[in-house]
Amino acid sequence: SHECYGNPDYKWSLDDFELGGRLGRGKFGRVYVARERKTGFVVALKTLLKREIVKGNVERQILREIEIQSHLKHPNILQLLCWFHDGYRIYLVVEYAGKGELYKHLKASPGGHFNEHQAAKYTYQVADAINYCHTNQVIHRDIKPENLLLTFEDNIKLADFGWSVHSPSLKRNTMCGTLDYLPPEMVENKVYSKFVDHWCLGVLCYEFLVGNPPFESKTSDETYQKIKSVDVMYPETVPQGAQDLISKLLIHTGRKRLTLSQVMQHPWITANK
Ligand SMILES: CC(C)NC(=O)[C@H]1CCC[C@H]1Nc1nc(Nc2ccc(C(=O)N(C)C3CCN(C)CC3)cc2)ncc1C(F)(F)F
Repeated sequence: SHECYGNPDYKWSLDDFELGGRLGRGKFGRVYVARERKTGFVVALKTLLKREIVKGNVERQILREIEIQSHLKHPNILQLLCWFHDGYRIYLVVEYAGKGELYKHLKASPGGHFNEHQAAKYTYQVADAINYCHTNQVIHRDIKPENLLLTFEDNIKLADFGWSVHSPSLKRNTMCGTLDYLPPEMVENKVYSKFVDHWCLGVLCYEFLVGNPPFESKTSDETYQKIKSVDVMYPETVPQGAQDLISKLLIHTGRKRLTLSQVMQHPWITANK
């Protein structure tokens, strides 16, 4: 829908925005900060080159991302405000996250990992966002630090629904990027469900506290092996309470993993968020 700020019929275009600096590169094009001329509202403008989309044969994926993200409204999910296109590009008008990419903050933190309060707060907010997605029959499937942004107020925004699908799903995709977050059921190419996101939340919480994911290895075969045998080692920087939470998410059988409400109510989370 082209709906922006509630007026479904208005035809948005680039002329409605004053373009600012580049925020970086998205998957299919550049991302700019921009200001809507009438309201002065600051947004992020994701530009997608049509040529690249056609070449990558990802039209359906882009339209699914637009469809999914335009219907999700949650404080920890980056909201798609509206979209429009011209001859060359599709433009997505998205919320601007003032502090940018979470993984950069993770790498820049002392020791390369977050403190207990940050780790618990961010884990809680991601669990809340995933829980909302699942309630709306959406599996995100690509929860990792690179897909999280931080607002000026230090709150999480879950972004990039390019890999999300309606559950349950057997979608076989050549997964690009890291294998570190793949759950066993995806490594073994089995039918999987929303519980894949529970697994990823465990991997994410571990990486928040340690600075790298639990199954990271020199070769992808080694990573696969560690994932399939759930071979996790907890350094002493991982407090006991967090170990308890993570070990109840990194469980081979999906339905045995903690529910998202149990994560949000876990003693370590409530004591530290
Ligand atoms: C989750 C997804 C996979 N990731 C992305 O989409 C990435 C791809 C490109 C940027 C980001 N996308 C977004 N980024 C922001 N905010 C933002 C980003 C970067 C900085 C920052 O550190 N600089 C500008 C620095 C400032 C200093 N200079 C030197 C370097 C950049 C500050 C704020 N809001 C919304 C978006 C969104 F998502 F809507 F597009």
